Amino acid sequence: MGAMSEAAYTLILLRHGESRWNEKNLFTGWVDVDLTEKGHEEARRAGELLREEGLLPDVLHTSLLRRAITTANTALDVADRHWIPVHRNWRLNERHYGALQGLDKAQTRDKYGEEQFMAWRRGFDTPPPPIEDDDEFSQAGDPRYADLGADLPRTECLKDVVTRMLPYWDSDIVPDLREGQTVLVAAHGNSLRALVKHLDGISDEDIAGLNIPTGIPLLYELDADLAPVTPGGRYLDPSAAAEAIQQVANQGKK
Ligand SMILES: O=C(O)[C@@H](CO)OP(=O)(O)O
Repeated sequence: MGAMSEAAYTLILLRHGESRWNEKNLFTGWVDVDLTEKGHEEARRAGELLREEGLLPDVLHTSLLRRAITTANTALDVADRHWIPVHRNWRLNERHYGALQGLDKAQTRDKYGEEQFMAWRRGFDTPPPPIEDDDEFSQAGDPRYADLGADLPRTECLKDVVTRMLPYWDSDIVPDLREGQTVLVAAHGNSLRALVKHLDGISDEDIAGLNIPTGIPLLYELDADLAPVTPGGRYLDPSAAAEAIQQVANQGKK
């Protein structure tokens, strides 16, 4: 047997707390919805968990979406780490859900059937139909994405998220880890699925079965090669995570 790999770097992943559209069971993607009161509470609890475990982030990376930004702000405030440097980047945004943004998940499942619904939700390379620029839930013209120009996504599958997220991982997050900083990444169900797929080397097929709960810090200790010491990492509240993972998996079912 080879020697156990040793923890060299500390990475904490945090999906935002429950959002208003999580609560209503709507496809969200890049629509910038706020947290519910439950979501704010989850963020506070996340901060308590970090503090209790002595996992104190030195640097934060977030998406450009309010639900991730607010979750991180609250969690860091509770952990007394509100002062650390912050980097925000669209590459950590949720998967763009295309023309499904704003639609009810259960109604979409009823209309198109379980197979199509799950292909859009969890298929690795099945993007939903693109959103029109004049759709009320389009991001065309949003100043925060002005730099993207014509590259602004109109829809994405998970494969597209991996492709746009990994350059940011390599260029901005890995250097912070290599400096020995404890890194907090506050992001989204599908952008974090893309990152976990990369970290754990999960296949295109198996990633369909992986769901990330809202608001529970997921600790990855990484070895010198950035491989997880414990595959899948460790949720700081494992029993709450197990229950919440099941809820995400069942979304759209009655
Ligand atoms: O609607 C969304 O943007 C995501 C996350 O809430 O949903 P799903 O888990 O269905 O991919």
